[in-house]
Amino acid sequence: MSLLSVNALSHGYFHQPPVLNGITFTLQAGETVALLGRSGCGKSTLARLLVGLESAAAGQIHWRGVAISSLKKTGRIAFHRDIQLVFQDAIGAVNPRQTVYDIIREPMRHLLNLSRQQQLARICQLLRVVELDEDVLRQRPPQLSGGQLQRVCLARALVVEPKLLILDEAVSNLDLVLQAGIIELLKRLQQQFNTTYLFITHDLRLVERFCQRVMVMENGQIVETVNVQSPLTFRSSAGQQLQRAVLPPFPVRRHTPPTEVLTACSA
Ligand SMILES: Nc1ncnc2c1ncn2[C@@H]1O[C@H](COP(=O)(O)OP(=O)(O)OP(=O)(O)O)[C@@H](O)[C@H]1O
Ligand code: NI
Repeated sequence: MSLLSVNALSHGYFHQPPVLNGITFTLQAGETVALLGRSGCGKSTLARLLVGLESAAAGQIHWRGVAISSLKKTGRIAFHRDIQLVFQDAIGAVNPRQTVYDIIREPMRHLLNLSRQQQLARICQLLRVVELDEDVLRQRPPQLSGGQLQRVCLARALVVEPKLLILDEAVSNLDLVLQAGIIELLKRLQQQFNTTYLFITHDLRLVERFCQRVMVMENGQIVETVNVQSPLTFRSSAGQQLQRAVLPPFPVRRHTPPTEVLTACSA
């Protein structure tokens, strides 16, 4: 049985044309799958539907074979613990008046039965992992840099040990050293807990490094799913367009002065 199965999901906003139009895919436990698509194609909307923040206009989402629309109280708590989303917009995803301690602790309070001491131990362990100092626990979001806040959100999502973690552009704001560190951490967690990742990104370099499968979205549908190999090859025009847009590496320049300089020197 698939961990997550999405069937003919459609959704729109007000009187606009549908943003999602018959999305169908499955995720298996322990997979890392990338979701690619042009800006505005509906990736974040899909992410919000998957975690149950919005209800789809049509279609079904099954979590371990059970329709999420049919979950009762305890099933719903387990579902919210098991699927976590790191939002694209970190500032909009936190309460600016809460301390970092309260922000990271919040999901544990609702979803896990741990003592305060156990909660603090988990929080401190995760702070080390995302390379944040314990001093940040007393600070509030406006006092943090964008990258620090993104790591707070990552810690908040990981603190309940989710089975599926949806990362919506969740590392794009981090410097490359931190990015690499977080990717290594996510891979370690995957080995230990068989965690599944849905990785929403525009960064094909990270996709090659981190993901096993890629889904390409266009016009509200998944138009192509490919296994990651080097180099990534797409059949769909949407996939090829994204790939063509990747800048080639800088050419290595030899430091030969222009001919006119050489001529001037030898004169
Ligand atoms: N709350 C909302 N109300 C109205 N329209 C919305 C809302 N959220 C998203 N949209 C619209 O839905 C479409 C898809 O937006 P979405 O944020 O899902 O795209 P995306 O693929 O995540 O884009 P990006 O790569 O830029 O993050 C856009 O046209 C957007 O304007
Ligand atoms: Ni988005």
